[in-house]
Amino acid sequence: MCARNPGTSLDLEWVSKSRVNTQAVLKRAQQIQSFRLPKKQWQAAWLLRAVTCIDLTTLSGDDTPSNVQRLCLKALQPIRSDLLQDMDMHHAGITTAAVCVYPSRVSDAVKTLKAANSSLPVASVATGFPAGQTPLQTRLEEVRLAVADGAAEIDIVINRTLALTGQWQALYEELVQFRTACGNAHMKSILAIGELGTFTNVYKASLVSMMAGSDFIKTSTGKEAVNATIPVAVVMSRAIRDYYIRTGYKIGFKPAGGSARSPWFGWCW
Ligand SMILES: O=C[C@H](O)COP(=O)(O)O
Repeated sequence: MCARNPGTSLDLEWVSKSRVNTQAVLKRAQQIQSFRLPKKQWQAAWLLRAVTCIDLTTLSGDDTPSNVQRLCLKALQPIRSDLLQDMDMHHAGITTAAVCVYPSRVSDAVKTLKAANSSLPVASVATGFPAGQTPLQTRLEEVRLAVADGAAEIDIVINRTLALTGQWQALYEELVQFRTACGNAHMKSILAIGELGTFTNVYKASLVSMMAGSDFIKTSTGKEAVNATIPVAVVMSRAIRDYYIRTGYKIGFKPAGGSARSPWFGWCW
């Protein structure tokens, strides 16, 4: 288990001078899309691995304790037992990585997983998810309440107003406060890339989020018109690589974003 990212001071020069070459990103994304996928048992193995990286999620206004309970039980047994038997993987203990819910549903998930004697982490969105357009104090209190209810991961949303107006110092300071409020809970910073306008803003927001101490950077809330895309994944992965080269800390990448109407998968890598 690598050491948790403590964050760094804000390197405003690095952020300000960063520029993304769009054509190069699009070319790299096309190359990736042309890669041949593994077949047969190798494909099955990769798909099983992918399932173990999923944050199984429900984020709807009609979420109830019972559908959160069903989500948790599905997270504990995401693959049909006959399929696992056929792959001789029925003893592997395949579960998803976590479940992800709204703050008000965290206690339901924690209660269900405790009753199942499971240590599966509960992730909670917070900080005014999905828009983040609420006062800072209420966004911070939302983090604290979710952690107090047992969330082991907090998926915060960045303040896109600050990112779009180039207020990187103010964004960094907000994110540092969220990281402090998270305490031992891991912080995933949702960039909401569909609302950041340019690849350069995605790269800069990635850097600022990691400098503020994020454990993961994540593409989307699943509520924007544009969510995870391969070009954006290239940009964010390169930001993660550049941050690692500079600091030695490995940050997780979570491509996310699906229909708001049904439990969807948030991937973690
Ligand atoms: O941010 C919350 C969810 O992870 C959104 O992504 P999802 O729709 O892929 O679960």
